[in-house]
Amino acid sequence: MASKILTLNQISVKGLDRLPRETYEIASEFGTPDAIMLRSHKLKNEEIADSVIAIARAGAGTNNIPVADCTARGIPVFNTPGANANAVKELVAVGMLLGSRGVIEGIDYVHTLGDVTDEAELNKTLEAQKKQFKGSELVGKTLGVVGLGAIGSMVAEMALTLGMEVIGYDPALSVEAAWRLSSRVRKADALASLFARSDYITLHLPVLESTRGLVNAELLAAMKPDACVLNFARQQIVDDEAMIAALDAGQLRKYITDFPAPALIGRKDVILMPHIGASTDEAEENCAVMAADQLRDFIENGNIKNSVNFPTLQLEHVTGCRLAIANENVPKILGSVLAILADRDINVIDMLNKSRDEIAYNLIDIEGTLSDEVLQEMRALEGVINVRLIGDCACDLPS
Ligand SMILES: NC(=O)c1ccc[n+]([C@@H]2O[C@H](COP(=O)([O-])OP(=O)(O)OC[C@H]3O[C@@H](n4cnc5c(N)ncnc54)[C@H](O)[C@@H]3O)[C@@H](O)[C@H]2O)c1
Ligand SMILES: O=C(O)CC[C@@H](O)C(=O)O
Repeated sequence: MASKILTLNQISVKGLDRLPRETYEIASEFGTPDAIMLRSHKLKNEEIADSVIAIARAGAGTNNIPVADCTARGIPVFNTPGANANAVKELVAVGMLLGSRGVIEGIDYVHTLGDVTDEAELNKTLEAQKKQFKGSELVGKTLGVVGLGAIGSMVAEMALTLGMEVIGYDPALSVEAAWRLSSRVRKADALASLFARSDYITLHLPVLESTRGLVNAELLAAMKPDACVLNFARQQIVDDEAMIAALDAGQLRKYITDFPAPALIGRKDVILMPHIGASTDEAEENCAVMAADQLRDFIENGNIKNSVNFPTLQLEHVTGCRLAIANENVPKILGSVLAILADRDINVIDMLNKSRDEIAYNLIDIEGTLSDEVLQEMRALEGVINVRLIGDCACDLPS
């Protein structure tokens, strides 16, 4: 039977084409979908049907998904780290240049001269007025990068090639991300010191309970008065009220953000973009392809890569039946599952078990097959959240 994939945003066709139509049905409406693919759609727990076994976010941020509810329901949530990083990096370059030069003001000014028909007069006026739009160069300035993951590390590298000094702050930096980072990026031990030393500050961290309102009045007060803040991460990371007060008080020069709030609209000291950080053909394709590949590998093999709530787990599936079991991360559950198999003389060929915080996930390859009754017995074990039978099995799969 084909797996039903519910799409809640427009997903690039290049990605959807990774899901063969002989085995996947894709639509924007399904009563009982097997999986959901989405981008920025704000997904509510009630919208997730009981039939859903996985959710794939074609993008980095998963704050639009009720991840904790999904974990409790044994639903892995996937994202696509790095797949849109270059698009965001390039827009940060645009943001810094718009913040450093009178580009927007200059363009707006030229459009006010529509009534001037004489070319010589137009040129004279432009030459006389252009001093209003003078800016400064990025070379030699200091960029503070908050969050040095996929995007932050690329932004840091780009800034170095533009001749900027780069300071970074990331208390949760992964080893992999640290390897990617240029040794020329200096480490700030505290956020306040990064804010005090930087001419441009760019945010590339997720919105979490710990990062909500991170950029607050205190940090903004520590800034150089000529500095700019760039927010291509998420609105909630910046306290907008504090930002407006700081702009009013001249504590910074400009706020450049991909996340406009009503109170920011119309101000001359802000540059607002409509959440277009990842809006390039390339990023949309990369994200959709990665999301679809990860989803397919989970549906067909139970493998997990780039999940934000489940452990990474990959086990080569050669042949036969595979059990995929999600359970609470407490002792004895795996033992009880294996005892059920042993009681039926079912041989385990290969298995892998991993845990992450409160969830554990197991792939168990078995010889032969399992009846629906045995599956029900496993599902009834205390702490087992869901059990799925994958592969070449004789029995029908209850969802
Ligand atoms: N504007 C857009 O369209 C757009 C596009 C892509 C991503 N984003 C946003 O950017 C964020 C980052 O994306 P990414 O792909 O670089 O993710 P990533 O996971 O590769 O990197 C995030 C980094 O933030 C760090 N971090 C976590 N808490 C921190 C803290 N308190 N202070 C400093 N650093 C901290 C992590 O250690 C990690 O290295 C996403 O979560 C998303 O919200 C926005
Ligand atoms: O899908 C988008 O357009 C935005 C994605 C972006 O916010 C992300 O977190 O990856």
